Amino acid sequence: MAKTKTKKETPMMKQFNAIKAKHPTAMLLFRVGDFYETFGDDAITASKILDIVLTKRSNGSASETALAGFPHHSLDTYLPKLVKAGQRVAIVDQLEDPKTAKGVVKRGITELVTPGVSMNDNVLSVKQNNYLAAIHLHKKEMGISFLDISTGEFFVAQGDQNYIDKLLQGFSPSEVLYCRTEQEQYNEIFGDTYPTFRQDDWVYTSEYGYDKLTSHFGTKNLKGFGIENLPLAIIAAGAILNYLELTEHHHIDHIHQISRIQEDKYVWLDKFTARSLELIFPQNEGGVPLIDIMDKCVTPMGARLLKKWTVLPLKDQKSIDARLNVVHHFTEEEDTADEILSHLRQITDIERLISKVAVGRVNPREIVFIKKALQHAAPIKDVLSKVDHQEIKSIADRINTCKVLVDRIEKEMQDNPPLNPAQGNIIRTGVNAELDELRTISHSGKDFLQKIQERESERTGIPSLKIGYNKVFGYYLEVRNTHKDKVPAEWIRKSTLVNAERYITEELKQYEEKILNAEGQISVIENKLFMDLVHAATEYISPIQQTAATLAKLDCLLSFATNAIEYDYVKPEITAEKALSIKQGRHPVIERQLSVDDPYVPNDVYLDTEEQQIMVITGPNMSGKSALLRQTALIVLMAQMGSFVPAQSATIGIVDKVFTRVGASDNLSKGESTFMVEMTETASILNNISDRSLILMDEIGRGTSTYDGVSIAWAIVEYLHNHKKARAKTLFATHYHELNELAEDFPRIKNFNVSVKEHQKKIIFLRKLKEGGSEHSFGIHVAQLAGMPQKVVRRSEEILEHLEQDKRKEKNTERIKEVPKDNYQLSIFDSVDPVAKKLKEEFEKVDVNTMTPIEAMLKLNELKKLLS
Ligand SMILES: Nc1ncnc2c1ncn2[C@@H]1O[C@H](COP(=O)(O)OP(=O)(O)OP(=O)(O)O)[C@@H](O)[C@H]1O
Repeated sequence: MAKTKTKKETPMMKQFNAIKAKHPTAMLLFRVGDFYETFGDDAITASKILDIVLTKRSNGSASETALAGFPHHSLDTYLPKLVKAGQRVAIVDQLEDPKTAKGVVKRGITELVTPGVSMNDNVLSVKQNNYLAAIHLHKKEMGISFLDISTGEFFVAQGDQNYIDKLLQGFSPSEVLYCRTEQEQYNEIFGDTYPTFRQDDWVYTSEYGYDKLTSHFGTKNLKGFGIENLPLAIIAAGAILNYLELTEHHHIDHIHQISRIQEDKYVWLDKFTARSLELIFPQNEGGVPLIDIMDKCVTPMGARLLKKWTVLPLKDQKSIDARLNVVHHFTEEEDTADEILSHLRQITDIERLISKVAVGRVNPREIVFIKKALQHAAPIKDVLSKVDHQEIKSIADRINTCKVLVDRIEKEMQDNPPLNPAQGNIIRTGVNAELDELRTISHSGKDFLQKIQERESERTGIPSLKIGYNKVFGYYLEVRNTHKDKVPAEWIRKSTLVNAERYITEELKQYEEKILNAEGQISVIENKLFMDLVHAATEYISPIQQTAATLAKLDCLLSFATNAIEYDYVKPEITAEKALSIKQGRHPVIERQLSVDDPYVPNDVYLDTEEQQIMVITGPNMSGKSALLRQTALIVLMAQMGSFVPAQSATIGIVDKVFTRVGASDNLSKGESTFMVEMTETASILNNISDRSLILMDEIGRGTSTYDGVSIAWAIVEYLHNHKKARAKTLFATHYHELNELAEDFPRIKNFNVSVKEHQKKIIFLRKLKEGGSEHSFGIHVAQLAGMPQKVVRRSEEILEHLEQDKRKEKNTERIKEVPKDNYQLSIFDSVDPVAKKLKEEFEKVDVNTMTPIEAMLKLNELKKLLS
């Protein structure tokens, strides 16, 4: 906090400083009267973020402090801005009525809002979960936990750095917690990607985590959640619960389960793959990710679930088929789908609303939304339960319409209550006799005032007599100056305005008291009835959460069906075989961007482990190689999510891992060159493949010299083909047509090219995949297309001609083929050379998976020194 010129602290500043000392990293929004004030450094930051005036306040004889504030009713506008700017904000409220307080008003933190822990609609994004993550770093294994307090979802996982990194990318948390003593390690691995908060090390112990979890869930152990044997994950989850306490989130009954993210249940997508396939986020500004095409969900919880399905496609054939069969049913029964959708569209975010009930932050209008949502869930359940389809029936069974609660809300709550319970008129007439009676008094009182006004106006002959009300002296009669002389003597003058005067009378005072009393009591009773209702709703947290989850799933499946119909997708056949056959496949995103007159050109792709394991695809720039690679992976992933796919037909032998090395993802800001990134990613692929993996490699080696590039690309293809245990299906797009010669020696490597036609020195992209290799790369044609000056184009043609002649003389590929085949890696180490032996020992110690690129470079340097 900015140093203040402290002479003597006022009691209020003393109170402020005491709270600030407990939460030094949080910005305090300090309630003073009708304002939230910030002081010192907080004020400087707040004024910048919120664009509000920064002043200096001299507190009488006390210190001079920087000050910035805003009216309390603007909290909902300003708070999200602060949180989105990465601030942790502590709301310090007045805990007693200032009128009755003795001395300084008691104040305390009522909520600490941080990027990862927020219930505020303006902070949250409707279609996105807002996860808080906690990581426990522990040598090679790590524990991780994710919580979305706005929905109650709580997950844990445990695994190596790769896995944790991948989960972080998939969940993209708004805030990450870790242990204070692990700061260096954390920074080294994860850098500054996420806003973070460090907690004390005593939080990060298994005993603490275990106790925290068992006491929160009220269970003896954690076996029921299937996480008993995940000590690191338990520590991470305990750290999350600790943080909730720290941020004053004590009502968290909606978090009633925790589940393990089962790594083996989902397709493994390394973090490069999720990124380069643009599943959720585009790689470049203006790009369109897959989710934007797939998401036709009509509810917020559906949209959120679809994101999870997209990053976690399934591996289990039965589960995938279950989803596909429901989608199939809805594509056949469009009327049923439409009827369900018409109700689903009316259903608001009950997943988040019921969480608000749990934390005691639900408003009257939101309670009515819950009712309306459940009322629309009822006909959905009816329609679904009549369908003769096992999976659909079971969806119906899981929808709980919570009729008793719905009836009670319907009976007690007004249809359109205000957001703020203090505004009144939330409870219907007929619910509470006392309330009804008080309302009659209040209303008749108002009628009575009206009558007084009419009567007095007639009696005094003041035509413009008005009855008004203000807080200072209550009800009054207002007389314009022109009629001042007609005012009766018994009226008591209270104030004088420019054009009028205000009076009170004995009679007015009496009625005022009666009305105000009644209104005060009405408010108390309405509030109590509303709180009773909220309390009753807390009994329904679990069934409503289940209903929300089921409706979310239904929404996703309907979204798949809508796309299937609208975009002409087909049902893929999922098999236990290892072959992948896509007939006339299309790229789901690119095809949406093309016009009907110039549609996407579909292509066939076939891969298996026996005949055609590796397709080497050559073709000029811009011909569509990358698109073909990506569409193949996207079709596989969409199928395993349970969606229909853009193809004429698709038979998909379950894929367990998808690896991609597509396009250059420069990471120069982190000091990694394109080539280094490329090699790190490729190394991770080569070390993790299995028989069911799908690998996409696009122009591996282009980041280095041609010789290096061709050699590395060649070696990688050989390696993939000759791998003893895993014949991973591979699409290998390359500019190096030298690689076409691999097919001659390796039986499962086949050459393809994306065809183009040359016409009057220009190329026409046909985008058709054909068997066989290609001769040219047409790079110069593309340069010409891009508007390169003619001089440059002609000169490059000349140089090319020259080089090609040289190349024919040298025949590089002949030379590569002279290198002994197979086990080329071992051949270095098989030598008896002592340096090679030492190198071998060193290499065996290296675990490429856990190395950062920088570490890899340092290691390389070390090894290089060894050689010299
Ligand atoms: N099958 C297709 N039908 C229609 N348009 C396509 C098709 N495939 C690709 N395209 C279009 O061509 C553009 C270039 O495709 P892509 O990036 O796949 O080419 P490439 O061969 O990988 O090029 P480079 O080698 O320069 O990376 C795409 O952005 C897309 O708009």
